[in-house]
Formats: sequence, structure tokens, C-alpha cells
Amino acid sequence: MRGKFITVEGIDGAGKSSHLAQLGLMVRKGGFEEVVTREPGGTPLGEKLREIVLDVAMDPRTEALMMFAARREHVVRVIEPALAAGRWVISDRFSDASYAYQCGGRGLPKEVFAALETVVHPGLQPDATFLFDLDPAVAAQRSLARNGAPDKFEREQAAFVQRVREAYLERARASSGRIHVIDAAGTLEEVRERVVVAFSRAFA
Ligand SMILES: Nc1ncnc2c1ncn2[C@@H]1O[C@H](COP(=O)(O)OP(=O)(O)O)[C@@H](O)[C@H]1O
Ligand SMILES: Cc1cn([C@H]2C[C@H](O)[C@@H](COP(=O)(O)OP(=O)(O)O)O2)c(=O)[nH]c1=O
Repeated sequence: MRGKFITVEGIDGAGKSSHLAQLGLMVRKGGFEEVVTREPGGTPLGEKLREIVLDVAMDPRTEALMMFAARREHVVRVIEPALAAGRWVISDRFSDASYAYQCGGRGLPKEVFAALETVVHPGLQPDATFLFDLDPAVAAQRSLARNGAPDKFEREQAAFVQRVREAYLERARASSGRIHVIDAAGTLEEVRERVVVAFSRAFA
């Protein structure tokens, strides 16, 4: 049987990566094998593209094309083969991130985004997406506490992050059956409980 495709989304610092292990655990409890991956990245070429796109300032369409170029490799070499083999794929971000960051954040026209989706992953959408929603000010605090220099997106102004958050929520309203919004405020344990509930609901 074909595996399920799960994605996690949210503004930087919302806390989504902290729950990948929990999602993997729940997949295994269900008797399936999981593959945990990320975007941009997930393949050798995708990781090289990631280094550039998270570092260099560029035209919004160039940025979108690089995200989708990395995504094409990821879909063809990792996601589709794993799903076909019955594995469940858990990806830290996918196309909803392009909608939120490139359309919401950078103002990329939605028709351009829709065209790229059609070219890059026709007929493929996640079976369930968990959107970690958090006040940008709290997310910024969490990011500050994390080690490492901030990348190009993490250096963006508050207004950019606010637009990204709103675009995510707008997409969640339009795809309410697929996108499960998780309140990411509170302790790790409180959020983890919400993840367990949302996962059970998604795959009931
Ligand atoms: N509920 C939480 N409360 C406090 N700190 C958190 C919480 N969730 C995550 N963190 C911390 O915030 C930082 C960002 O979390 P992370 O999962 O990497 O976010 P994201 O993947 O969404 O950018 C990490 O240092 C993480 O340990
Ligand atoms: C997948 C994707 C990510 N991004 C951005 C969002 C993030 O700021 C950045 C990398 O995501 P992420 O791996 O979540 O960053 P971190 O490891 O620092 O938590 O790329 C886009 O702008 N468009 C996309 O399509």
C-alpha cells in the first residue's frame, strides 16, 4: 500500500522541527516505516541549492524557481519512491512554504506559484500538513535562543514574517481538510499533546 505524505509548516522559530521525532514515533506505532526529510534540501543537489537560496538575495521568481527546482529533485528521487514503497514521508516544509514565503512574503503572483506546482508535482499534495502557528514575536525569541547565525529569511523584518504567517493561515482556510493548524504557543509538552491529537484526527 502507498505510504502517506506528511508535511510540517510554520514561520521560522515556531517550533515545527522539534516535533518531527514525535510524528515519526506515531507513524511507527501505526506499523509503518518513516522517512524524515526537509526542504529546501533532501537530496544532494537540493542541499546545494539550499545553501545558495538561504544565503544570496535574488529576484522573487528566481527564488521561487530555485525552491521548486530543489523540490522537483526531492519529489522524484525521495518522496515518490518512498511513498511507492509504502513508507510514510515526513517533510519539514513543502510547497505551502513557497506559497507563504514567496507569495505572502515576497509578493510572487499566485498564478506563478500555481503553475510551478503543476509543473513540479502534478497530482501530488501532502495527505496531511501540520501548520505550527505562533505570534512572530514569540517565534523570534525562540529563534534567538537557537545556536547559529540567522539565514537570509531569518533576517527579514517583522512585517515580512507577519505576511508569511497570514498567507499560511489563508492557505489553511482554503485547504481545511488537509492543513491542521496547531497552536504552537506554550511549552514543548503542551504543543506535543496538540500534535498527537491533530495526528490522530488526520489519520483516524
Ligand atoms: N514550545 C516551545 N517552547 C519553548 N521553546 C521551544 C518550543 N518549541 C521549540 N522551542 C525551541 O525554539 C527553537 C526553535 O524551534 P524549532 O523546532 O527549531 O523551530 P522551527 O523548526 O519551526 O524553526 C529551538 O531552540 C527549540 O528548542
Ligand atoms: C521550502 C521553502 C522554504 N523557504 C524558507 C523558509 C525558511 O526560512 C528557510 C529554511 O527553512 P527551515 O529549514 O525551516 O529553516 P531552519 O532550519 O532555520 O528552521 O527557507 C522558502 O522561502 N520557500 C520554500 O519553498
